[in-house]
Amino acid sequence: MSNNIVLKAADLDGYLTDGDKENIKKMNTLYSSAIESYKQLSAGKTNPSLVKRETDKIIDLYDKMGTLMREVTASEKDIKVYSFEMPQPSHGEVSRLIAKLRDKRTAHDEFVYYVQRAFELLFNLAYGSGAAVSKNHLIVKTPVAQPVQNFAVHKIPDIDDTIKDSVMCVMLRGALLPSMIMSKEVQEYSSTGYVTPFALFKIKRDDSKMKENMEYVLDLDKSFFDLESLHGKDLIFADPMNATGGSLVTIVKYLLDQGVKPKSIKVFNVISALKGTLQIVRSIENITCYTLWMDPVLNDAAYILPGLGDAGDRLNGVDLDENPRNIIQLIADYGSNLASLYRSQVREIERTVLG
Ligand SMILES: O=P(O)(O)OC[C@H]1O[C@H](OP(=O)(O)OP(=O)(O)O)[C@H](O)[C@@H]1O
Ligand SMILES: O=c1cc[nH]c(=O)[nH]1
Repeated sequence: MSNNIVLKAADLDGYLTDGDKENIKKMNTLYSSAIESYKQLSAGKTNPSLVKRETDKIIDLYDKMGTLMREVTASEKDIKVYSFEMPQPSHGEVSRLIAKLRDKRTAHDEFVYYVQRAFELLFNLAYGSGAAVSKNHLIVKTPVAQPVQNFAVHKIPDIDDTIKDSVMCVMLRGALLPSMIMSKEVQEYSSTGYVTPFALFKIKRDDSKMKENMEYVLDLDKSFFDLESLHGKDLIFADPMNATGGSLVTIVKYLLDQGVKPKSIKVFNVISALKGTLQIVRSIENITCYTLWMDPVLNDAAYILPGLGDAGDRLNGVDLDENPRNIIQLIADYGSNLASLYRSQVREIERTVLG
């Protein structure tokens, strides 16, 4: 007998305010105009004046959508969008990084490289500069031993108290590598080298469904977690994409129904759709969503537009439905370089899975 928890799209209805719905509608209208220009661009790519005209239109529409997203999120204290929070000089770096991830020519190795950078930036957004007044000193022994052994001093924000109760909650499988990256950031900033415990949740959107009737299936038989270890903790979710918010809400609602009372919940996404972000903060209390980039809309299949496609597939490759890899096989397929980079995290995950 299956041991699945299922959330349906309709269960998410009712959380959004009338204002949210109005803003989502405005965004859909703007994006529909962009789609008209995409069609023209694809059809007339050999006509320079058409290309210039439609490109100008798209640039203008993206400016308008960006302004609307900034306005919508400005009054939402639980939504942190990198470019809306951080100073202007850092925006170009993030914009270029997202452009690389979106590009269909960016293959697996480069995709992994940019995802690693994305989560370092997200970590910094939540815990880094300005967040901590006091500093820890790193005293580093360098390889230079002439004329004597050299040591260097580096000051980093002292975030020991903020991270000491963190638990990584992994939404398998797209979020596996991002969660290892985030846990390693915690470890590197911790003055005691704290390695987060892991809680692993096998969650899947039903790809045969559309946005309106989407189902989010949490397979408890393929999940590994200890409810007790989540009580009073700072739960961290790090997933490349948040589209409708349904996968995240399914897990968090399940945990809350089981009586788990987290101290806080932080969600980190590389790209989050406006609607999905609003669905999360409207349906869960005490949660903060950090996203490197916000995308305007979803298509009928609940994919983010313009998006970057299926992040799980781009990170992990495609699994056959009838023969999906288990978590140990997924980690093995990252290869020895990544496995050794995230050695402590792999050890912790194996302990969680194998007992
Ligand atoms: O906000 P939502 O609408 O719930 O969508 C977001 C989820 O979709 C992706 O996972 P997917 O279901 O594609 O599975 P995967 O992790 O195996 O790629 C992604 O990694 C998120 O977990
Ligand atoms: O656009 C999307 C939506 C969900 N999951 C993804 O990987 N991409």
